Amino acid sequence: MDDVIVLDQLTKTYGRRRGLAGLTLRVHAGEVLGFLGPNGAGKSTTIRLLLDLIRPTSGTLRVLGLDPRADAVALHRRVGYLAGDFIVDGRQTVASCLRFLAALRGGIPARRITALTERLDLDTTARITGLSKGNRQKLGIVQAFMHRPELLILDEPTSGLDPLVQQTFLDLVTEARADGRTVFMSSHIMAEVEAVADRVAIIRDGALAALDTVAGLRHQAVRDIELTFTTPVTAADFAGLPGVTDLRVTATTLRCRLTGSPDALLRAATRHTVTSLTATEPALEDLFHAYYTGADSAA
Ligand SMILES: Nc1ncnc2c1ncn2[C@@H]1O[C@H](COP(=O)(O)OP(=O)(O)OP(=O)(O)O)[C@@H](O)[C@H]1O
Repeated sequence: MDDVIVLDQLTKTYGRRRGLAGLTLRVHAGEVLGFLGPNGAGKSTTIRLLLDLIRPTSGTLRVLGLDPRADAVALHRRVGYLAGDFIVDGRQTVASCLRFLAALRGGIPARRITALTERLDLDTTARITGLSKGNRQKLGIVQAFMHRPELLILDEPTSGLDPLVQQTFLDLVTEARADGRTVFMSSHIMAEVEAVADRVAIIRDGALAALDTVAGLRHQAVRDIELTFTTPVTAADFAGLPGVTDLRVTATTLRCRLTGSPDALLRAATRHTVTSLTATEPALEDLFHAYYTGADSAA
């Protein structure tokens, strides 16, 4: 199937402020793409452009094969959208709000809505004005998922949710993907993206800083390695190996940092008798920090 979201050199400026600076990105049909970046990176700007809530300064975009500018109505019918600042009329109850939104979308079986509100433990008799931030967010999630859209576009969907509800939300995402639907979700939190995303895009300063699978990102990350041998080794035995830096050898122990494949290091090691090997799993948070700040270790 064709890519569901295609962004080409998408740029948005707000007067003299930069919102997005030439973002090129494709989201494949049926995948969950986590969209990460620090505050002000341009995540919400991208999402608003996808839905034609704002218009690009330059560049092109297509969503579900449509031009959001020309086909906004057709597009909104096929998309489930949760805004970062989800706002609805506060005087109504949760139930009447959901009934209204369901009618706008051509009718949705009541049991499907109930199934979602029950799973998220959302009281449908409550008035929206009185809802906590977390309960409002639950309402936002229900309305985004309830019509089983082909594409879910979710801006910081877990903000304000407690850990239990976060997990329910992640289950909903996993089920949507199992149904063949596509999910594009922005986040600040690596751990939740890691749990559900097929790929992760990281944006910084309005442009793509990294795009890879979670496993791929982990593979690029730096590991701390410690090897011990039955007999003393020398640093010269391990000089010039690809990906190996900070090499320190003391008698029978070798310590180093490793980026990428461990193959060359292991081949060199097995010329001796190895008694133990430890490799500290890269902390993805550290890797992301490097991407966020543009540090060299992530290059
Ligand atoms: N309406 C606006 N007017 C002027 N500048 C804006 C406007 N909306 C966004 N910006 C600027 O565009 C840049 C990108 O903002 P955006 O909200 O897209 O970032 P974000 O990645 O969603 O950040 P956050 O995680 O804080 O929500 C920021 O520098 C922001 O100040």
